[in-house]
Amino acid sequence: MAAQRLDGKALAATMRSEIAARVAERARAGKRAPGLAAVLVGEDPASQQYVKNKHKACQDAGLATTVHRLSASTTQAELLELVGRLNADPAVHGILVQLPLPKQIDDGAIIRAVSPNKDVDCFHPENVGLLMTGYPRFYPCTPHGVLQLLTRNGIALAGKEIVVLGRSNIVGKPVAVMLMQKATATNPAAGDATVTVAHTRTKNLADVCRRADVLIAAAGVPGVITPDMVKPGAAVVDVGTNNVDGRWLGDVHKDVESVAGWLSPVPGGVGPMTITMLLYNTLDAAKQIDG
Ligand SMILES: NC(=O)C1=CN([C@@H]2O[C@H](COP(=O)(O)OP(=O)(O)OC[C@H]3O[C@@H](n4cnc5c(N)ncnc54)[C@H](OP(=O)(O)O)[C@@H]3O)[C@@H](O)[C@H]2O)C=CC1
Ligand SMILES: Nc1nc(=O)c2c([nH]1)NC[C@@H]1CN(c3ccc(C(=O)N[C@@H](CCC(=O)O)C(=O)O)cc3)C=[N+]21
Repeated sequence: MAAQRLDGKALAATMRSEIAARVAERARAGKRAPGLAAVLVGEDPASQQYVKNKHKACQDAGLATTVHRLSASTTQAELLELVGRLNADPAVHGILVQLPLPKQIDDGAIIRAVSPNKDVDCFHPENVGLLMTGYPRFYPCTPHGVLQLLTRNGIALAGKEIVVLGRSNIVGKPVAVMLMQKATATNPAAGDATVTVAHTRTKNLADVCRRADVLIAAAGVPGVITPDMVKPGAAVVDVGTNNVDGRWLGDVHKDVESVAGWLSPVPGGVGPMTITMLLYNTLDAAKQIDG
């Protein structure tokens, strides 16, 4: 039996129209449109594509969006100066500096320079700390997209065995934190699950993955999750977005389709959900800043 599809494209469309309605309501109340400033340094084609997708999604939902394109030779001081201007600009509620940055720039210094109140990626250490302690100011976009994709498809997480493959600051670590946390009124996107995090030093990776009722693949290696690593009937979320010769390939091998109970496609799975959660955070930032 083929796995049921975790259709991120369809869910993203539904949630974006909910966001657009709330943005329109704010406009009717005379409030400024939520503003997102995206900063793209250099010419990496995948980054350009993501930023283009985000820009279009913002426009479609009625957000005010600007893209700041800087050359690959931009200095750290120049980028810090731009971030400072965006921090001070009342039309900007959310700031996203697309990663990775060129090697002359220290990612950490830029992430720490973004005002925590405008940090719609939820990468600033203050916001990571708030998330970690159960009092989130923002939820990080890709992890939040993964949780929404599961729960809005009726997949309950509490008490489940969940394995996360990958431990990066952008995906693996924060998604694992959200999945394990206690759900409360002030921290609703929390899984109450039993979570294992696997990585390149994990022993018996296939055995570990096969324990999972829900498997989250965020390794960045095309096809690394093979059918022998999946418990029959498990929900498998493919975060991998690997550009191979101009095509998008996930971390999940296509044959997993016949073992999994649920599977998210690439493209059309987590990618569109990530962008949707960015819009959600930008609206949220506008509410937090402007009321
Ligand atoms: N759809 C979306 O919105 C997004 C998609 N992505 C995609 O998700 C993927 C992961 O991204 P990101 O977290 O930034 O990647 P990183 O390269 O920062 O992290 C990858 C993680 O996976 C682990 N890993 C790599 N190979 C293996 C392996 N063979 N076996 C076990 N573990 C392995 C690494 O382990 P170790 O720590 O030991 O090196 C590391 O922890 C990429 O394909 C990326 O494009 C990322 C962000 C958003
Ligand atoms: N500061 C920062 N914030 C990020 O959120 C961030 C980042 N840096 N760096 C890179 C990763 C990657 N990422 C994706 C966004 C959209 C798709 C996406 O739209 N994917 C489409 C495929 C692409 C397409 O069809 O154009 C899909 O899966 O359907 C994928 C990946 C955000 N990231």
